[in-house]
Amino acid sequence: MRKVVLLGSTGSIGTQTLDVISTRRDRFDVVGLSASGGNIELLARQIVEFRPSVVALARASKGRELMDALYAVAAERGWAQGEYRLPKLLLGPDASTELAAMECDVVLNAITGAAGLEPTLAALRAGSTLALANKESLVIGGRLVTEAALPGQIVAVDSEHSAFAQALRGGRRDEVRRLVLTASGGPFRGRTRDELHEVTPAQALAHPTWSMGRVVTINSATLVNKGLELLEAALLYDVDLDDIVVTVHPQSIVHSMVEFFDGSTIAQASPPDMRMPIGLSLTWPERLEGSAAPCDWTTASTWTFEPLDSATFPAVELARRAGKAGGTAPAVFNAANESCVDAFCDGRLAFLEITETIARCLDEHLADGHVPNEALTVDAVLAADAWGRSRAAELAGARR
Ligand SMILES: NC(=O)C1=CN([C@@H]2O[C@H](COP(=O)(O)OP(=O)(O)OC[C@H]3O[C@@H](n4cnc5c(N)ncnc54)[C@H](OP(=O)(O)O)[C@@H]3O)[C@@H](O)[C@H]2O)C=CC1
Ligand SMILES: CC(=O)[C@@H](O)[C@H](O)COP(=O)(O)O
Ligand SMILES: [Mn+2]
Repeated sequence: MRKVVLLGSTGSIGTQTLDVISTRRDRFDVVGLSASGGNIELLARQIVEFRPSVVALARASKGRELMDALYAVAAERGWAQGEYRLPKLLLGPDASTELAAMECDVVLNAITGAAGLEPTLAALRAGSTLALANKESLVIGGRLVTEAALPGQIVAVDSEHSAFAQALRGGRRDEVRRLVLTASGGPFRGRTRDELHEVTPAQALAHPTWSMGRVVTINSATLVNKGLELLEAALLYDVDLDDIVVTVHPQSIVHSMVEFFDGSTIAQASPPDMRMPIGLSLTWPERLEGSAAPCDWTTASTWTFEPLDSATFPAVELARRAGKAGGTAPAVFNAANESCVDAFCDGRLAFLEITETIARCLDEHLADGHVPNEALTVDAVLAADAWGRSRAAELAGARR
């Protein structure tokens, strides 16, 4: 039995993780769940179903509502008081960090955004395996995260990085020439900049191949997701940023590839279903039988690959620049983006202004306030995050 703590249980990755676990209850014991408080009823149902001993809720004001929802679900099932044990409840912004430090085998971090940093560090310090969906924590924490991890302690959940891990498994790292990171290209693939001025949040949220949470879906449309994934790959697999290339693969079946120095390339392929990498992350290095369906080789299909149009979608090159600067630059890249995604979804910023605003924040930060890798601390990352967020919001406000 693997004891699992799941952070961000009510989101896209969180619910799919519980789907995987529910088919193999003999293999997993969910000992902790966390959420922000945006979907109390779902969280209550998850608690009743999986019986964690501890639950963390970021918005303390939602604690009472959660207890009421728990009693309601229990009553719906006809349970009398005493027939079930309530979990210990941790409340407040640090609740997920406290939960991540709990004794368990694996912490799956599926929180969205920079809020995942301290839980990531807490899980690593506690010695648990960290199944990492929350790429932002690795990207902004940089060496603070990699140095806190023992070899193999971080297992990728992100589909591309799971693909790299699978292609690199048992391989000789000195034979690797480069990593080939696949991108779907998002809903606006093939458009010119002129055709992107007026696009709406609803259009940006219509991802062609994946159903995901709001932020990562907008990030796929801007290609910021691929920028974050470039930095994630460099940190996870210790590969130089210049040895990672992006190719656009609209079918999202080849999840990424490793090219070796003899001209061979190993690709990992499966239909776009996160339950496969999620299952693998929970049992790594073993595979979890039946996590998801394989490709159907009995029907005709076509896989295509094309170069990324970096002039229209500059986010990957912006991320590469932030990664090369290191230190607090990736934190500003990410924070400015998170702020711009909110502004875009609220109608305060146009689509193309997202990457323009990130670029301006990055330029200003590199000119003044940048903390290099050698001097990086968690406080410096959090300060850069706060600055990036407020500066981007200010710039978004000035544009309207
Ligand atoms: N969705 C996908 O297919 C993929 C996602 N990822 C990555 O996984 C992460 C999660 O993405 P996704 O599941 O799509 O996101 P969602 O927005 O669907 O879910 C986010 C989850 O995090 C919770 N949450 C948000 N803030 C906090 C906080 N401060 N403390 C505790 N919980 C919090 C939310 O709770 P509440 O519901 O209460 O608001 C929710 O449970 C992201 O980093 C994303 O980039 C990577 C690859 C694929
Ligand atoms: C499923 C997953 O891993 C997402 O991060 C995915 O990568 C999004 O797709 P694109 O960013 O390639 O559009
Ligand atoms: Mn991905």
